[in-house]
Order: sequence, then structure tokens, then C-alpha cells
Amino acid sequence: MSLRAEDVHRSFDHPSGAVHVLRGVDLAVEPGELVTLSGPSGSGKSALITLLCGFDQPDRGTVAVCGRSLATPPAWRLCAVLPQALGLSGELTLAENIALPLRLDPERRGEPVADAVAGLMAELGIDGLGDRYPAEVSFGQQQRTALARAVIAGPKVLLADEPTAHLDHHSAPAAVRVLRRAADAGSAVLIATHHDLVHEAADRTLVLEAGRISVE
Ligand SMILES: Nc1ncnc2c1ncn2[C@@H]1O[C@H](COP(=O)(O)OP(=O)(O)OP(=O)(O)O)[C@@H](O)[C@H]1O
Repeated sequence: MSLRAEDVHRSFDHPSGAVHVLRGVDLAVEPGELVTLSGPSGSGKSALITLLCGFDQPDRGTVAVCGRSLATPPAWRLCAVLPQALGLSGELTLAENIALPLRLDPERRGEPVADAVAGLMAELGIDGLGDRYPAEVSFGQQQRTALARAVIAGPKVLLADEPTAHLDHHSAPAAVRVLRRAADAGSAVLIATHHDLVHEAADRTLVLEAGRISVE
């Protein structure tokens, strides 16, 4: 089992009172599966992805990646994430951002990365931008950079929050192909999305509604 959540609860305090967004979420994603997460806007998809990658902690319940519970965000090779806010480093070029998970991995630090980076950039239609910084490209180009960074190390678990939200109908299919290939190579992939193209590439879909998961 690559990714598992059991009875996950999370509330947020607001001036008008606490909002109990996640009310007992259970889910599991196996290696090689591409699973989409749908649900109405505001249902808590981003809140759940943030918990599953260890950036936030549940009030109750457990999250485990490859059998390990998450007290802190795990290494990229274990769990890579494409967050809605992307989280690119502004001090690194696009090519350096994409290579980061390999550079941070003590076992792979010395590997040549240029070909893998160039291949992903070409496939995603951002070739020729490798020497630019995130602030010098569009948000859609930044999003494809964050996608390339998420897949480059072949993570056990790949989480993506609306990975095609800023892509047009030319660039979205390539992004979906890259995500599908990650699953076919053995990653457990969970994608929060409203996009039909991503749902069509999925093995199954989970629906988050009223704080719990149902199966579509
Ligand atoms: N860090 C936070 N602090 C306070 N409230 C939060 C926080 N994160 C999420 N929420 C609240 O949790 C609810 C769910 O938000 P979330 O962004 O997870 O929804 P979503 O399903 O991803 O929506 P969308 O499809 O529009 O992206 C909202 O009511 C939001 O205000």
C-alpha cells in the first residue's frame, strides 16, 4: 500500500466559528494506480492533499506513505507533490527547479540530469525556457515546471492539486500523459481535479463531499 488515510479529520478556525472540513476521510491508493479526487469547490480537496503530503497534520486519524506515518514532509523520492501554489524556488531556474528532487537525494545526487530535464521540458512544451526563472515565465509554464519536478525522481507517491488548472487544450493532454506514465511506471498517483481529461485517464475516481470520501 503506497498511500493510506484512515479516519482523517481536520477543522479550521474562522472568525465565525470552526469549520469541520474533513470528517473521517478513508482512502488508499496502490502502486501503479492513477486516482482522481473530485468534489465541489470548497469541499476540502486541497486541504486533504496538503495533509497527505505531510505539509499539515490531521486533528484526528492517520496518514501513511509506504507504511510510514507522516510527522514531517517526506523525501521527494517517497512522496512528490504538485501543490496548487506550485512552490517553485524563485532563486532557481526552471531547469534547476525540475532537477531539485534528484539533487536533494543523497543516493542520486551525482546522476546526470540534463537529458531527463530536457526531455520532460520538451514533452510538456516548455523547452527553451530552462535558463529562465519562475518570475520570467507564465503561470501555466510554471505549473508545467512543477509537474516535471514532481515526476522526475519516480516517486512512490505523487500528489497533484489541479495540475491542469492553468493549461490550455494544447498543453493539458501532454500533462495528463506525463501523469499517466508516472502511474504506469509504478507511482501511486492521486490528483485533485475538475478536468474531464484527467478523469478520463484515471483508473478510478474518489468524490469528496460533506467531509467524507465516496466512490464514483
Ligand atoms: N489553512 C486554512 N485555514 C483556514 N481555512 C482553510 C484552510 N485550508 C482550507 N480551509 C477551508 O477549508 C475549506 C475547503 O477548502 P479547500 O481549498 O480544501 O477546498 P477545495 O475542494 O480544494 O476547493 P477548490 O475546488 O475550489 O480548489 C474551505 O472552507 C476553506 O476556507
